[in-house]
Amino acid sequence: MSTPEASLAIDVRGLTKRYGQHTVVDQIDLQLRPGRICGFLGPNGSGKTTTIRMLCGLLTPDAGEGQCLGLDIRREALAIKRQVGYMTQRFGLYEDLSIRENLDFIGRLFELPDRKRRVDEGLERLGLASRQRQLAGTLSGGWKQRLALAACLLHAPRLLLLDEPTAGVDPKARRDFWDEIHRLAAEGITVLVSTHYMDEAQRCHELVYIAYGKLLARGSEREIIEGAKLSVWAVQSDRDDPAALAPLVAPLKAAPGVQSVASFGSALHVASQDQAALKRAIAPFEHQPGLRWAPAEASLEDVFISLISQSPDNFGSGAAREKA
Ligand SMILES: Nc1ncnc2c1ncn2[C@@H]1O[C@H](COP(=O)(O)OP(=O)(O)OP(=O)(O)O)[C@@H](O)[C@H]1O
Repeated sequence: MSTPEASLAIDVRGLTKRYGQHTVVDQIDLQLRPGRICGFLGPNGSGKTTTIRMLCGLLTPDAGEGQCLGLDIRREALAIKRQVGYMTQRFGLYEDLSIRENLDFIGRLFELPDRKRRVDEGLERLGLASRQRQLAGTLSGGWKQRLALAACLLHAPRLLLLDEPTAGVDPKARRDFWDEIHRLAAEGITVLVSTHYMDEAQRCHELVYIAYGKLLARGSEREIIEGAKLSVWAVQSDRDDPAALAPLVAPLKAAPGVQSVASFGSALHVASQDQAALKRAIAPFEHQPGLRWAPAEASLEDVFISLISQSPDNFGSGAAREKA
């Protein structure tokens, strides 16, 4: 009888990668059920790309084990690559080939039977048919991204690993992209997608947040926010003048117990897990004329910023990072 674990699309434990002295991915556990969309978040250099590359067999872990699509990430890397669609951060297709020629080339690489039909379907699915003769190098960012997604779907993968697929793409193209990701998930395709955009994180079924190679939070948006137990106060200027808030930033950041101070539109959010410390931190400014203070709901961004502020930088001295 198959166990629930056997049906996981991703099931890895203790995944670790070192470069010289630095452990850039440190004991990451990741489990993901089929048809789920998991957002992979974390600051620059936190190890997202490295993790993704270990999952699809492009990098060998220094420690850790597990399976992707039921295949062993160490012994069956080639078989994993055949069933995974990996979209890299940089556009990796041929700029001097047309959209159709690029897809046809990918089809040859995978030795796909019925290549023409698959290319036609890919063009149709991503709305690329009308531009199929256009050279990839002349496409805008949003169209390049569509082509890259069509290319990584051509061999009908069961798992998509998407590394910042929407970086630099306009909001309309990003929305179309996410609609397509949800259609794919509804068809049973599993998606792990790294992003720096909070609105995209909110479109995922579940989230994983890493910093300096370590997994700091995992769960749905609600679970992560509730789990952080963060208290937040928001301050705004009566005259909607952001300059009035600027002098508060440094002293609030320096106040004991404060984990994050961040601008949200015209408001400044001050967050801490320690309610009493937070009250003490804002007390000197609470009755300052021209300022309005109110308790606020913690957002994902508040939580992520405060998580980083508590996380040691494994590339630094090991001391806690400067407060966000
Ligand atoms: N081949 C390599 N040799 C040495 N260090 C590397 C190598 N590849 C990655 N690193 C380092 O590993 C760390 C993690 O990099 P990685 O690209 O996985 O982070 P990331 O979370 O994907 O970052 P970003 O959000 O900027 O894309 C970084 O500090 C990076 O400099």
